[in-house]
Amino acid sequence: MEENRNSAISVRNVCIDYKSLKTGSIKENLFKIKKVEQEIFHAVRNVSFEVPEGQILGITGKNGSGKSTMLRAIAGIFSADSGEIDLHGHTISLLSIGVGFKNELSGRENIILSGMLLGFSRDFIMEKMPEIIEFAGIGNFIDMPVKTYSSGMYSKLAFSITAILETEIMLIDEVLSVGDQKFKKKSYNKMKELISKRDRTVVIVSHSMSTLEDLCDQIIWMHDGEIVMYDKPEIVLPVYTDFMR
Ligand SMILES: Nc1ncnc2c1ncn2[C@@H]1O[C@H](COP(=O)(O)OP(=O)(O)OP(=O)(O)O)[C@@H](O)[C@H]1O
Repeated sequence: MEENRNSAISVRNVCIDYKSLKTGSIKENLFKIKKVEQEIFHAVRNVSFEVPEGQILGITGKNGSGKSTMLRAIAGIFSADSGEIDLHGHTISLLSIGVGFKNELSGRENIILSGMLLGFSRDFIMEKMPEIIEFAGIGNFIDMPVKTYSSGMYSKLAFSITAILETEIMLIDEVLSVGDQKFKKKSYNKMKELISKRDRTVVIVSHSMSTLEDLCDQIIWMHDGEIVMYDKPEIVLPVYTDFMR
């Protein structure tokens, strides 16, 4: 039973704000007429959920509803302004476009760097290197700086690193929706294979109803930083689809 499984991720009453300085008009700035005010945007508001080990959780919601912010907080890139996030000692990796690669370094060098940032030894990464390169399937580009990559190639490499250097928790931000059809299918199948082993906890942020329906055990629908619904895909997705129509 799901209730008896250990928790992989506990999110309790989490709030995350973005703080920026309110800019006045050029005249106001020039003559310092107005005091600089801080603008606060509440991106995640009092969010709580629990992901048991081996569960696949999907997060969906319209643009700007706080999904990526939540994911980055789970990954430890942002800290919550209030509330708690507990990973119960599990290793975690975040797969997201534009996060994690050093543009000047080659694909091969980025594999080593990413692997080490994930906490794997150099020997282990070198052992897995051929498998990662083979899965990414980007040919000679593997020895070119990643700044020369297309976004599809970039995500192929990112996906391959995370899929082959397995961490206990894998966070995926919309990556399955990029890349060409062939890679999309390959990464989708790899995800399914990883999921079927049931030893990995996955959180997927996606706008694709078919991905969410096919892969996930539970769905969170976020809206304006809050959870609107949190239930099985067959309960949440029809209501969400209706809402978005
Ligand atoms: N660095 C930032 N500074 C200020 N506001 C931000 C910043 N990053 C995001 N936001 C705002 O926070 C809100 C949540 O953003 P977030 O990226 O988490 O949404 P999302 O649900 O992932 O959106 P999408 O579906 O478009 O990826 C948005 O309104 C966004 O404008």
